[in-house]
Amino acid sequence: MVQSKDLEQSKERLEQLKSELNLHAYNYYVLDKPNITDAEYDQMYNELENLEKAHPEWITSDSPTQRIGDQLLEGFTKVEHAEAMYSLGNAFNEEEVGAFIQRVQNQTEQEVEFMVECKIDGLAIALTYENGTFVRGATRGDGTVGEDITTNLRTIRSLPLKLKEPVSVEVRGEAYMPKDVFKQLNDEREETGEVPFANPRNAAAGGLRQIDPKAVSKRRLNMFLYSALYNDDFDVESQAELFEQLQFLGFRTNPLRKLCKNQTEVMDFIHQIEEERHDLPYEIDGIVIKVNDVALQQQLGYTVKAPRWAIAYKFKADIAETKLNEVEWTV
Ligand SMILES: NC(=O)c1cc2c(=O)c3cc(F)ccc3oc2nc1N
Repeated sequence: MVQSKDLEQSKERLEQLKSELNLHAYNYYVLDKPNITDAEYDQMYNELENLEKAHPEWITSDSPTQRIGDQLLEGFTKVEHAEAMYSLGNAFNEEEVGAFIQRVQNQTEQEVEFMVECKIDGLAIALTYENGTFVRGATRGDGTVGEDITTNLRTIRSLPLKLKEPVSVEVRGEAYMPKDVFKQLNDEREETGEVPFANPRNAAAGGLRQIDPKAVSKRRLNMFLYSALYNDDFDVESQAELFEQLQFLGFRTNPLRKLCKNQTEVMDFIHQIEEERHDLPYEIDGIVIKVNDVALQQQLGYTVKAPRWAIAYKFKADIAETKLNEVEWTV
């Protein structure tokens, strides 16, 4: 069918608006470096909405107008994870961190480097992309089977609906509620007499289990990605390179991380984060220490419950706070 000139121009304008708006959303939500004003963004967004209203057959799932679905979920379908989503073993003091490092170092002649990351206190999620398009998002569930929360995850503005490369990959990370959002929503709930959220983690977990994506969107959740299932389309040699690849594809990663050569550097970084964590815009419940080299990760493998190549150092103060809360609670 011969398309008239102006129809062709409308289609081109629609495609141009989609890619420009997605780029601006990436700059704003992933890099936290907006380069246009909200007014300019809204103006372009409205133009796109009008074009899509006039030509609904041109609407694609990666359009910025498709983030908040209007169907209510009837329930959550189950998703069997391609690879198990393990939990981390815990270390509660420096000696246990040392024992972990020693165990790993005993497995290889090579000098082992460790990637040390903040342990975001949120909800583990798995995101699947096919040829660069976001197709499914799931919770960890019991580690083997999770829940399909695709429509809810689409409302997280830093989640790329389309990657910068047409890669097929599953990535994993943590969805969380920023501290300022938690405070704001709880202030609102106090005013309307609703029960306030106990903590950002519960608010995020409850947020992602809503049946109405509009309600999910109001929780203004965010996420950091920190893991991926390796395949022919996506393969890296280290955790450090993984972060570079994730960033290259358009994912949001936590820059507060450090590649450490030994236990001293690991503990120094842990103490630094332990000091400054109350000033961070998100809650963390510890630090994750990972073998940086992927081949060594695979050599070390997993126990029934947890990876042998990573461990979570839990902050002491949290335990004390928990004890304190318990005492307060009983009294
Ligand atoms: N909450 C987190 O910020 C966080 C959590 C995990 C994991 O749960 C985790 C679980 C594994 F089996 C392996 C690596 C992991 O790495 C992780 N890295 C992180 N930064």
